[in-house]
Amino acid sequence: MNILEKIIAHKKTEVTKRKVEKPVADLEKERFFKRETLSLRKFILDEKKTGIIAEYKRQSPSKGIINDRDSVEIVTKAYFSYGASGISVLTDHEFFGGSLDDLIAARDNGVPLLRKDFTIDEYQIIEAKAYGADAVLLIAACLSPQEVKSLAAVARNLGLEVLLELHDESELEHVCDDVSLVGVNNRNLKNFEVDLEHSVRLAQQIDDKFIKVAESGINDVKNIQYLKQAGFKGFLIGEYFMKQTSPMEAFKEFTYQL
Ligand SMILES: O=C(O)c1ccccc1NCC(=O)[C@H](O)[C@H](O)COP(=O)(O)O
Repeated sequence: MNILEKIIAHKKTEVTKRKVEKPVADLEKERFFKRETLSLRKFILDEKKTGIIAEYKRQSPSKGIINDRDSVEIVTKAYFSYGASGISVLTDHEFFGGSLDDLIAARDNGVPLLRKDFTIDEYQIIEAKAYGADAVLLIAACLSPQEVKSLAAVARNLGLEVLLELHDESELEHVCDDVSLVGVNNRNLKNFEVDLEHSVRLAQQIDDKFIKVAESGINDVKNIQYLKQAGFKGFLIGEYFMKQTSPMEAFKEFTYQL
């Protein structure tokens, strides 16, 4: 099994358990369930902002512990203050050390919040809305085109935007109209190698009506300049900021150079 297969196998068990512990009727009573959402698409297109979706990430399968010191509140407040277009919060616990409490802790900031998880069931989308998200991630490698279509429709009906993540050409058929943003992951999840060229080639095959987001392995302002020329408008960055002595200062310095 590769890492994605392991994550999905675990996620199926986890979601089955959570549906029993907290049925949909209870999620619908949560305080954020009825809130008006913010548009990640609009925030990315706002030229006063940076285009960066800054991610709060404690650990990852490729790097182990990255930062278990700085709190969600402090880090995401800095991301918001220094011009992030959106904030991504990894809510998977088993592999990334995150939780839905992290999502709530980031909610105070006035930018769109992306629930970053491995979505396989509409329950997780309802959960995302209940705990304060504005957008959800769907990963093409974990879903059929039909599943993407139906999950994206659930998200749209709840007022959430969808970031659909692609890794290679074979996944282009997963792109559908209920998706607002299409991400290209620069990281190969089989060997964890990062290849910006691969993403640039793939982006050329994605319709410009979608906001293109480059994901993973971005660690230099020059990467952003290069990816912008290739049509990317959004840039999802986690590890580079989180691994610094101060993710808050690192984000500030990075954005000053843009
Ligand atoms: O980050 C990993 O090691 C990873 C492994 C397997 C599946 C997903 C993984 N990461 C999730 C992400 O998409 C990244 O956290 C996100 O794109 C930010 O990447 P980075 O800037 O490299 O932290």
